[in-house]
Amino acid sequence: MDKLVIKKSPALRGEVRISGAKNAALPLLMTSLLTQERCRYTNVPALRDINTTTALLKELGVGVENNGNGEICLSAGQLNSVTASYDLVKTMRASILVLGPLLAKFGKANVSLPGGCAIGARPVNLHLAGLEQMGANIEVEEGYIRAHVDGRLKGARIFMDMVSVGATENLMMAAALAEGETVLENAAREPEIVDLANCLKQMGAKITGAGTDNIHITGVPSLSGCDYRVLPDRIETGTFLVAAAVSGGKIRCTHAAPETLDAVLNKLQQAGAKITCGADWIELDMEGKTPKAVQVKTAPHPAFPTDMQAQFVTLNCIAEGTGVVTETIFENRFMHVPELQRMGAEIALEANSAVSKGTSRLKGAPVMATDLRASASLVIAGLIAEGETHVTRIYHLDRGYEAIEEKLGGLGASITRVSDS
Ligand SMILES: CC(=O)N[C@H]1[C@@H](OP(=O)(O)OP(=O)(O)OC[C@H]2O[C@@H](n3ccc(=O)[nH]c3=O)[C@H](O)[C@@H]2O)O[C@H](CO)[C@@H](O)[C@@H]1O
Ligand SMILES: C=C(OP(=O)(O)O)C(=O)O
Repeated sequence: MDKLVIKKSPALRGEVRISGAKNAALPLLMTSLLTQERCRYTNVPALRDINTTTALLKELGVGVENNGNGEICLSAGQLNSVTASYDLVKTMRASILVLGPLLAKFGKANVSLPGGCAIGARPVNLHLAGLEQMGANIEVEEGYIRAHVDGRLKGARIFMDMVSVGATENLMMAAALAEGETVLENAAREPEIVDLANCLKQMGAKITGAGTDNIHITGVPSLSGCDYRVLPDRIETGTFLVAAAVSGGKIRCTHAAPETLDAVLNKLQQAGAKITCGADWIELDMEGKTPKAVQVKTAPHPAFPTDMQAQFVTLNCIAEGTGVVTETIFENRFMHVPELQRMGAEIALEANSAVSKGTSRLKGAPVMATDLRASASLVIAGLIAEGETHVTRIYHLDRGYEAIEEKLGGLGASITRVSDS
């Protein structure tokens, strides 16, 4: 199994090219199931989750061409199965996003229940309830969601009592081919939802309101193919910016989307970073200073993203002052805290908050990655810790960060991937 060996590094400096967003690309690739025509996607990041998605689509019978350089073409003219098996679903929760498209296009779907994961239980009740309101018959048996519909799904007014990114995406895709109008109330407003809506619109879907909490979709009988470029990854961008901030460095993220990062940039400014943005780049300059501790509370977009929470816990560990990071989305998303404590961080967990005393002198240690963003927080800690940090179980990191060691290395970090086997 691979691990990352990270040594205390100089302040990060230079330019890093941001990849396409994992959380935009995953639902976008699923749109191929909604059409007979070929779909071409560009700026797709080279990630384990993308490979899992193409493997899943292949298993269903979708023609997959991975042309390299971020280009993937998919053709779902003929499927040979409507079953997403446990073996793939268990490695990537976003597999649940085949449910809406399969039901809408083929009238049936069997999708393994994703099960719990490190950051929380993550149920899919909102996905199922919404599809049932659209006329689907759904049973959960032997760990599988078995869904079918006679004829087309029917448009419905669907109120979601929690804001869910995945449920909004699944229902938006299903509604694109349903009969009549669907209204999604209390919908998620994340930039990845807007990206998905833009792609569906290019395919001929009729959608208004994406990016607000009230999305209207008028179903059409069929959709065409697409040629769509994936949105830049705001979480990858934020992760590099935090890494630069804790190191006291100066970096420029290129091919980025600054308008998707307001909450994160605001916290970095409060931490003392000088931030400058162009149309597709963001520059952070700490001017050699130690960051100031910040108070962070995660919430659905446009508030502070839960996927940046762990990275800010690391920032607060070494910052001046006491910082409180409160997690409101997932019930168990502080698995990085005990690992950071092993590196000498002074953090107290109080209910759903991590209170960091700041000015911790971190020391390198063997640490274990427990989920994707927890892994990122440990990598950042390793860059500033005295000595050497070994991060194991980095398959989590490979789900969501493209060539992270090369990109950080390009900014001056000392980070190497080594194989333990
Ligand atoms: C692939 C992808 O895009 N993943 C992102 C997506 O995950 P994902 O779409 O799974 O997250 P959701 O927005 O659905 O989850 C938000 C909250 O709603 C709860 N919930 C969700 C669905 C449901 O049917 N019932 C229910 O109770 C979840 O347990 C969680 O507490 O949004 C999360 C919240 O921004 C991000 O952390 C993930 O990186
Ligand atoms: C939690 C995340 O992803 P997923 O929903 O795919 O588990 C993430 O991207 O931080």
